[in-house]
Amino acid sequence: MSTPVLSVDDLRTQFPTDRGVVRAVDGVSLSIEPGEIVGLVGESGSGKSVLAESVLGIVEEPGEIAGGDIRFDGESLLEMTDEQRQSIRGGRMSMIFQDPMNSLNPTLTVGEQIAETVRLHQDTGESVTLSAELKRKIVGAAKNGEAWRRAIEMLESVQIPEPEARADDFPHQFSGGMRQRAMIAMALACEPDLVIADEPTTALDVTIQAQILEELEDLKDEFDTAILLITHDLAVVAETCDRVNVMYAGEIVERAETRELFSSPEHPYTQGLIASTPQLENPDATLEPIEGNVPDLIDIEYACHFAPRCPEAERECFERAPEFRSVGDDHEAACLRRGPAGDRL
Ligand SMILES: Nc1ncnc2c1ncn2[C@@H]1O[C@H](COP(=O)(O)OP(=O)(O)OP(=O)(O)O)[C@@H](O)[C@H]1O
Ligand code: NI
Repeated sequence: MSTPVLSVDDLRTQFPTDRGVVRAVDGVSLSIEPGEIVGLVGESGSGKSVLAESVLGIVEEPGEIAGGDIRFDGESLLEMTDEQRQSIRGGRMSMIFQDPMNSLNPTLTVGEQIAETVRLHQDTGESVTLSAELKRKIVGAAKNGEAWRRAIEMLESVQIPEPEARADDFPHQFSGGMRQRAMIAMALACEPDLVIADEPTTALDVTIQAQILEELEDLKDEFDTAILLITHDLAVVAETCDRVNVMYAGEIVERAETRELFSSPEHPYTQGLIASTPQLENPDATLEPIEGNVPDLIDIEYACHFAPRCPEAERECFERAPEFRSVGDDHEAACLRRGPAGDRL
């Protein structure tokens, strides 16, 4: 077995608030092998983004990682200095967010910001300065550099038409879909081992969304990058991911290979999610929403976080924490009412 690119072990991330401690990530374990696309799916408020922020080391104050470990290429990120983490971020590990306008610098041309990332993280022998843009305009020197060539190459590989001309555009001159492509180009420019993509296509219309997901898959193959794809959209997961983790109220409740998960979902929450999602093949089928809402993650006192919404819950579900049990090939669910006959409630 190879070393996983990412392995998260019993991670706990929490936010102290006036009303109590929000346990946004409450004992999560997951791992990603090199070159895999792993999905993280669950309703709004289940802790997906906080998990991503924990891995990236950008949890908002006063939030903190209160327990567990996160290993990247075998090394604990939590034991590293801020400096070490920073040098990994944007280089060997990069991110793509829902709104590229917030992640792109509006005052730098698209080509220049990709080139800057390359200069920062790869040893091109070119200096990194905030005034690189200015220098380039005045002297034009940076355009002959390796980093600038790399930027053009990346814009080309994410299918930006006329990449050499468009590299001189500012982010606001790009359409939404093109901005997201530029984000992807930037995220992949240093050939990272891992990309964390948090709702990367949610803001885009369906056609562009499909194109971008397809591109992400192609790029994954080209660069052998592992991707953690976070979404609340099951269709995106079904289309794109090799494996899936289903998250509910701060916990992973089920994990399996994608096809297995959709053909035989086991956890009542996953079953509920699938039943409440419109099916492409069968758009007229009646949808059955899961009743109730994700609880706010303060002081959850019952053992299975889904129990209050679960159609199958028994009293014991509120009292005894469910451990992961095997429910199929490489397929596990954390539910007392599932698993081998002898264990099942
Ligand atoms: N800075 C913060 N301070 C306090 N609570 C926070 C903070 N950030 C997130 N939370 C809480 O953590 C929980 C998980 O939020 P998170 O954004 O991770 O959910 P999500 O699964 O990404 O949802 P969505 O699909 O809407 O993006 C929520 O209850 C949220 O209110
Ligand atoms: Ni989120």
